[in-house]
Amino acid sequence: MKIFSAEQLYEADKITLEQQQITTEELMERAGAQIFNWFHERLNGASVPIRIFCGIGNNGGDGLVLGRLLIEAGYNVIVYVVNCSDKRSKSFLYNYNLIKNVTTDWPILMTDKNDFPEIDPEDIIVDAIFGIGLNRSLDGWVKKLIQHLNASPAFKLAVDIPSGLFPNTALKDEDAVLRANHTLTFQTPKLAFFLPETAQFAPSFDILDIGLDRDFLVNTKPLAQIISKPEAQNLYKHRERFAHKGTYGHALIVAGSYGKIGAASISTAATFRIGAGMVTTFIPKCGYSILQNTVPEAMVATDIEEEFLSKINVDFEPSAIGVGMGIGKSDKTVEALKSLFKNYKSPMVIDADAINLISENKELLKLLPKNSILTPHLGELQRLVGKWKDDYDKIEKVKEFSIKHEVLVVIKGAYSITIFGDTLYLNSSGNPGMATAGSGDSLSGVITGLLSQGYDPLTSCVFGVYMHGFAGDLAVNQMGYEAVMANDIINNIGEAYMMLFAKDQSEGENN
Ligand SMILES: NC(=O)C1=CN([C@@H]2O[C@H](COP(=O)(O)OP(=O)(O)OC[C@H]3O[C@@H](n4cnc5c(N)ncnc54)[C@H](O)[C@@H]3O)[C@@H](O)[C@H]2O)[C@@H](O)CC1
Ligand SMILES: Nc1ncnc2c1ncn2[C@@H]1O[C@H](COP(=O)(O)OP(=O)(O)O)[C@@H](O)[C@H]1O
Ligand SMILES: [K+]
Repeated sequence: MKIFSAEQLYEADKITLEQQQITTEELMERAGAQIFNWFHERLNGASVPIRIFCGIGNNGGDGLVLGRLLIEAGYNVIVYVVNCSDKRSKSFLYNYNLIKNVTTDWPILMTDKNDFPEIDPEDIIVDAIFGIGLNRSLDGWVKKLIQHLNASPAFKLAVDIPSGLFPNTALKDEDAVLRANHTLTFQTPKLAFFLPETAQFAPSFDILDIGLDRDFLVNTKPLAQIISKPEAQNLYKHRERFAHKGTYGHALIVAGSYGKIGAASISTAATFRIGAGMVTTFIPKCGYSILQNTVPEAMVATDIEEEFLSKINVDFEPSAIGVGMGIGKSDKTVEALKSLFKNYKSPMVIDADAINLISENKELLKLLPKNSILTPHLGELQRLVGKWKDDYDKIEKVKEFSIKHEVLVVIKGAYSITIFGDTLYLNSSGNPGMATAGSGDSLSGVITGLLSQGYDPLTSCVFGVYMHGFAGDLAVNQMGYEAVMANDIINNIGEAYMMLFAKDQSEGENN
């Protein structure tokens, strides 16, 4: 699914009106009717008070349509107009007149904080104050109104986007945003719903299809693409009947140092589970027995050093390389990385301490093989690209990095983002149970294993991040959030493949 910017949505709106020969008011009626249906299905005529707060633009217009339809259906509705400006939109005014035809309880005009109503915890609050047209942070009494609503335990439903939140630019005042319990968003979700600083304001949402022009939606390059099950299904490659282990490559995992050989075991196991044909794991000598015991399927090659990596040397050409998990930051390891980057042409996943070493030794940046995949968590990312002002600045910095060094970057976390040049993919699978040591090592193994099987670097990232999260969701369903360990994610990769094409509801939160 695509995420569009506010500007693109206004463009889609305009094209829709032309193509479908409808008026703005007709489109607004569709939007309001969709919200009404959502309510009606759930409330089924219940008499709970519904307090609809309408702004003076088209978001307010949506609120007025909803109010009219609810009143006509016999609901207990109180409509407020948050009258912060005289610049009422044409469609707002149109619907303001219409609502007067269905009730003698005209909308209550609010002009300052003396007009704030008392709200019972059982009431329902509908936020139709501002939508995607917000052009500056809310202030004055409107900000106070938002805080008044936030202070109430009543259920808060936002129309299109919580008021005060910008759909695709940075938030400046987090005390001036409605904390919605649920959001009904039109046509496509907004980027702000997925980013760490702003997702808290829209913790759950439904997308309402208001029939915007299909051609525009299909042919326009979006701000970002959300990867859910249908997209992942399209990326999966079927196995060949006459395949043999060589068909799926011989991957090389370069990992581990004294006390961190587990990182090598975890990555190696994940590389196998996702489907690599063969894996050789290159580790310091001290890890030899551990690796052979924990992943007997792997071949093991060792460094001349006992406790860290100093010179990476294998006698085959790897189909893919995953490097960095638990390697530590010894000076000799920097040299080992330099010669690895110079001498090996295999597609590469660069993770953990390999990323930290690149940050500390910028000369390594110039040697990064083209189309390599870097998989930093936020700490590693900050060392790599420097501090960012906000989530959007972070994305811009990573895009620049990706373009300059011709690499792909996976920013790990909730809704991991894969950035390839100026293209963004947001992952929908995964859950907080995956915030556990070794979870990242298993991801680098997964991506390496996909590269090894011949998936291209972009597909390996996007599909790999999805499958890793999906396996984590299945693990959580078996044992709950707290108990999941990295090996549980790996042990569910097989189930994730099997469930990929199954019609089943057992996967996690946002697939
Ligand atoms: N194509 C679409 O996506 C559709 C959008 N519709 C609705 O239209 C909304 C957008 O409507 P508008 O463009 O009228 O914008 P809004 O309703 O979000 O904002 C209204 C007005 O508020 C003013 N304003 C902005 N920031 C302010 C601030 N901090 N303090 C005071 N005033 C401020 C702006 O000048 C703007 O005219 C969407 O969010 C959605 O709810 C729907 O009616 C149907 C179609
Ligand atoms: N709250 C969360 N929601 C979804 N995925 C998560 C969450 N927390 C962690 N993950 C995933 O788990 C992995 C953690 O990686 P990382 O921080 O490198 O762990 P480690 O270094 O311990 O191996 C990433 O793939 C990340 O996307
Ligand atoms: K709103």
